[in-house]
Amino acid sequence: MFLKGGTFLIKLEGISKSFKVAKRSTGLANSLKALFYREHTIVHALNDISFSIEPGEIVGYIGPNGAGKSTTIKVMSGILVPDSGGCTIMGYTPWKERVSYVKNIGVVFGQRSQLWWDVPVADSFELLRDIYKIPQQEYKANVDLLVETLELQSLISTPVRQLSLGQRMRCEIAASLLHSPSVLFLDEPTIGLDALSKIAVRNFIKTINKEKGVTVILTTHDMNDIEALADRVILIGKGSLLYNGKLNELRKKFGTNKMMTVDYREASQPFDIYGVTVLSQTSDRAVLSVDTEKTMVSEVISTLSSMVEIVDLSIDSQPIEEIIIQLYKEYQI
Ligand SMILES: Nc1ncnc2c1ncn2[C@@H]1O[C@H](COP(=O)(O)OP(=O)(O)OP(=O)(O)O)[C@@H](O)[C@H]1O
Repeated sequence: MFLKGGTFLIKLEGISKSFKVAKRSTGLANSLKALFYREHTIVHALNDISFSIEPGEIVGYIGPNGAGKSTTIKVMSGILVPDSGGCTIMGYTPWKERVSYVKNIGVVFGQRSQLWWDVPVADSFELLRDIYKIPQQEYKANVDLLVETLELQSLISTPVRQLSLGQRMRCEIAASLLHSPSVLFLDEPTIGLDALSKIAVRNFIKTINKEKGVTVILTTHDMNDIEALADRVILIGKGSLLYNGKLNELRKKFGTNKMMTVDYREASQPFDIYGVTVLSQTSDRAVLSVDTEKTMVSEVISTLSSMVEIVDLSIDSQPIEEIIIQLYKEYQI
């Protein structure tokens, strides 16, 4: 239903985008001066961003606040025109051929609604059917499938303003897929959702990607979203691309620490072991971060054994969340 035959590719080449922002004045004198003369600063939201995405990929587009993620999504969905650089998505230049282009993409901005606030969800869907000129048969099949898989049965006749955030988000995602797009841009689709709703949204994204071949570009601050969904991550900071690669490679390259949780009979002194950071320590349990570039896990275990009577021990990889925080620190973003 969703894949329109043939292959497509997303390609951004040297995209830059700046915003001219008026400086805010404080004080009466400055405010009066600002009526006649406004000072401006330039915000460089995107600097020379290039990447490409193959059909069927789920790509996590990540970075701290203000990094330029939403700006990139807006450029890719044709809402913003970049200052320079090229962008080709399924053969279209998004901001040039908007009317025909948007029939091929779905966009969800977690912070903004594309549904009409005061009318039932079903009416919004009908309006979207008219806007996108979706053939009746295709529309019905899509609505039936989306209502079933996103469990919208009890929501569809409710006005949007009466829905909870999680309920509305499920309807937003359905709305973005009514016209069978091949590419889906999701800008923080799980923001503010409870754990159960997050899982429902993640599962649905996985399903449309696997079963319908929809290519998904996802921005999120939730690393669990990334771990659950993304094959590849693109990391940006201060408008520049910093990493573009498989999640596994990111983990291999930067996730050199292991988390060790040790239970023991009793420890009287704090652990001071080379290459080990003590994250927490009580009289019977410690959580340690082992830098495997400085020491081996086996060495740490043997040192610990000489210090305490170990009862239990578990070793985990460094959570992706921490790797990302470490990267933000390394890149000073
Ligand atoms: N319309 C605009 N006018 C002026 N500045 C803007 C505009 N849109 C974005 N910016 C600026 O561009 C930079 C990138 O913003 P963007 O919204 O793309 O970041 P983001 O990575 O999506 O951040 P967040 O995670 O906080 O949503 C920021 O410094 C922001 O203030």
